[in-house]
Amino acid sequence: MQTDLVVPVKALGDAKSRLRGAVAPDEHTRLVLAILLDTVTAAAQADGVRRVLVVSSDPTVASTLAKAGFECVPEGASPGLNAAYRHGAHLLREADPAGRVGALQADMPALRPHELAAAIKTSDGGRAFVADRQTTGTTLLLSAPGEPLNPRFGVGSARAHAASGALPLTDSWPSLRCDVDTAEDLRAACDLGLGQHTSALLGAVACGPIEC
Ligand SMILES: Nc1nc2c(ncn2[C@@H]2O[C@H](COP(=O)(O)OP(=O)(O)OP(=O)(O)O)[C@@H](O)[C@H]2O)c(=O)[nH]1
Ligand SMILES: C=C(OP(=O)(O)O)C(=O)O
Repeated sequence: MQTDLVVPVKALGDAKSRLRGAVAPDEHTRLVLAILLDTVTAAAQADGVRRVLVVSSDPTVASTLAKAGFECVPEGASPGLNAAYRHGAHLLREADPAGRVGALQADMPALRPHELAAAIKTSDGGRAFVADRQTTGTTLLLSAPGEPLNPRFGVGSARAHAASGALPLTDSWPSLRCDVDTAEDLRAACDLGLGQHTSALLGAVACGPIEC
């Protein structure tokens, strides 16, 4: 059973506001895009992943992804993060009604394909999720085949996903738990080893609190 993943990204002007200051202000957008590219590159390389569908209405996100060979569709009629996940899942299900869909956060620049593959394998086709390294958020949510994604991302989403019947996957998988919201998170991702886009960017620009 292959898994199709939805990856939502909001408008770049608003994106990763808590990460502002990690690099010079005029490099912030490039940092967000580099983190996204490292995340989707790793996700697409994971065994068990068939499609990676980004949902974003930002034209720069769309053109950057198209140049790199990734799929991106605009958001649907309803605003917000969970609506974007539902919209992507709906499109993936139209293509394969019995398929398995997953929700992956867009901000995991240290993601290792083998850790994502291991989580998918460990879930054994059941509704499941992986919490972030702080244990309160969610980096990956997997539906059961043909079942709704039912995303409950936002503050306290790990608890909400558990309450929705998703099995917490508890193996270590540090790169799969390392979403980057703050400069401290980016430091943790640096320690794990950044993907090539983020690594190249941080090597080339003036950093604030981050020195990799
Ligand atoms: N398509 C889409 N993606 C969203 C939306 N809201 C959030 N996201 C994405 O979902 C992920 C988590 O979102 P947030 O934690 O709310 O925002 P963030 O940009 O990561 O960081 P902050 O600005 O610091 O809150 C990020 O990849 C966002 O780009 C939305 O309304 N539409
Ligand atoms: C929206 C979430 O993530 P974050 O705010 O950490 O990006 C979440 O973990 O549900």
